[in-house]
Amino acid sequence: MRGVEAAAIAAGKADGLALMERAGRGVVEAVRAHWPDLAWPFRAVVLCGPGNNGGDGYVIARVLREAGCAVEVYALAPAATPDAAEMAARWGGGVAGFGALGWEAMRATDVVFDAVFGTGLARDIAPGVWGALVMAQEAGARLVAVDMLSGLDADTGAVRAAGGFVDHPAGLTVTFQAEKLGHHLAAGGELSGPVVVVDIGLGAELEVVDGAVEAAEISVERLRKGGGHKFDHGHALVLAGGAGRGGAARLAAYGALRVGAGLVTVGCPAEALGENAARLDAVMLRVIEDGVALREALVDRRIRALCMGPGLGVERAAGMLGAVGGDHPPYAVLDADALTALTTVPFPAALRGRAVLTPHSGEFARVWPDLAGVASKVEAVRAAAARVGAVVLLKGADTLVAHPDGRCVLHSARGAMAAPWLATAGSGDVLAGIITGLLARGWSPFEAAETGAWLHAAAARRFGAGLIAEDLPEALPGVFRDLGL
Ligand SMILES: NC(=O)C1=CN([C@@H]2O[C@H](COP(=O)(O)OP(=O)(O)OC[C@H]3O[C@@H](n4cnc5c(N)ncnc54)[C@H](OP(=O)(O)O)[C@@H]3O)[C@@H](O)[C@H]2O)[C@@H](O)CC1
Ligand SMILES: Nc1ncnc2c1ncn2[C@@H]1O[C@H](COP(=O)(O)OP(=O)(O)O)[C@@H](O)[C@H]1O
Ligand SMILES: [K+]
Repeated sequence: MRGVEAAAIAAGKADGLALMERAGRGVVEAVRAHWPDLAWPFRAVVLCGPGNNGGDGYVIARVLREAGCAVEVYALAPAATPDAAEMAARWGGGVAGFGALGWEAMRATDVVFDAVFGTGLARDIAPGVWGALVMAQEAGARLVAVDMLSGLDADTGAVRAAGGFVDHPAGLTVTFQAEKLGHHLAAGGELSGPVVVVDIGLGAELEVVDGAVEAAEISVERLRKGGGHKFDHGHALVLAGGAGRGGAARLAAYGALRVGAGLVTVGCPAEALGENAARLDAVMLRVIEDGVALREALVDRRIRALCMGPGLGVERAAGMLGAVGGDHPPYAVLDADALTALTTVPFPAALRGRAVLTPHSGEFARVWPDLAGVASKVEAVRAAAARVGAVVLLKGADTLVAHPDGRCVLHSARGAMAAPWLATAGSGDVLAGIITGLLARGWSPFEAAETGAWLHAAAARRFGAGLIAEDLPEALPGVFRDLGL
């Protein structure tokens, strides 16, 4: 984003002051639109930092004053950029230091604007900064974060604050031109509150940012089932564990079938045959005792995709991983126990370029302990994908999908896209199945993972409160109807 702004300014498409004026005015307009119940004029406190985020704050103060609001400005430090200094001069009103901030002023105010730090946050903020934000919230004021809540890293969403930070989300974050990753990832996803984007006229320049992470999308046309025989839509094999452990694999199998795979087979040991037979109808069943049997099964080239992990058992998963290979390896999803097995057996070379690994954060840390501590979730998941040479989907409310070539998409289940009922046992198994089903249908691993994450959350939202994992495959037809399929 900073690159976009700089490029736009260098190209003469915008000057910094004009952008800042639009940004500050946009924040005030967003507040008006977001809180129709807020009586105007109101009492405002504007907290300004030394950089251009503070510059936005001085614009906000001036625009509010013009609207008749009573405005108090507090500056952490004097304006240190030419644009911010110019906007401070145009404000021209009183400016107090942060030392003068107190409960009395906070309790007497309706809205507090946090324009301390934005994309230029460079190190941990001092307790006096986040303390002012906490004070605003505890005093009952509406807290508006300008661009980013100060103390949140715009790229990673990590908190950069010494000694503590706010516990509650901002009432509103108003950002410019495009949402930042930091609004979705890590703590930023929890603490940004509703995020409103203001167009400040940088337009298509966004497309050119290097290394950008795009929002996950789906292709409706691609989801449509054309004509053809069931075998034209692929055969998925879901490997299951021993007796009493088949639930996870059955959930995955129904996910694969509902997303349109032509045939789905559960492969289990003989001891679990009866149990699975009693619970499966449209899904077929066969005995696959061990790795040798899996290799034999894979001679049938119509089996295009494998789901390995849900309920499989770590030891059995390790044996199965060792058996995948040959001249025509299948595509595969590695989840749950298959991921844990990767701590003892190597990732099969035959699955390079053909697999999707779907860890949650705990499994990610188990497989790649050295990457788990990397502050940027994007960098961590990209590095993991590059190491295995396969797609890695890191689950969570902020799901990231990375390709070994560096491509990365974010599926954020925040705000209007929230899907909190997905936090339920077995929902990850269904996701693994959905992705397996798409692989069976001939989708590339990256596309299958991106679309799988999208459909999974859409199914949860469509079902709504009370969702359990069994409901997810059942909710897919409704999602498809909504998409016009
Ligand atoms: N034309 C444009 O470009 C537009 C930009 N816009 C706005 O500009 C914002 C970006 O502005 P920015 O680049 O000036 O960075 P910003 O967030 O104000 O902070 C930098 C200052 O803070 C300081 N500092 C950093 N961390 C610190 C810490 N922990 N504790 C203490 N100090 C710390 C840092 O000091 P330094 O590291 O240099 O010592 C520097 O002085 C962006 O978010 C958007 O709101 C919009 O108006 C649209 C047009
Ligand atoms: N709060 C949340 N909002 C949106 N999605 C979530 C949330 N919590 C979990 N999920 C999703 O639910 C699934 C849970 O998978 P996982 O952790 O593997 O659970 P399980 O092993 O029980 O199936 C993942 O796809 C994850 O992205
Ligand atoms: K801010």
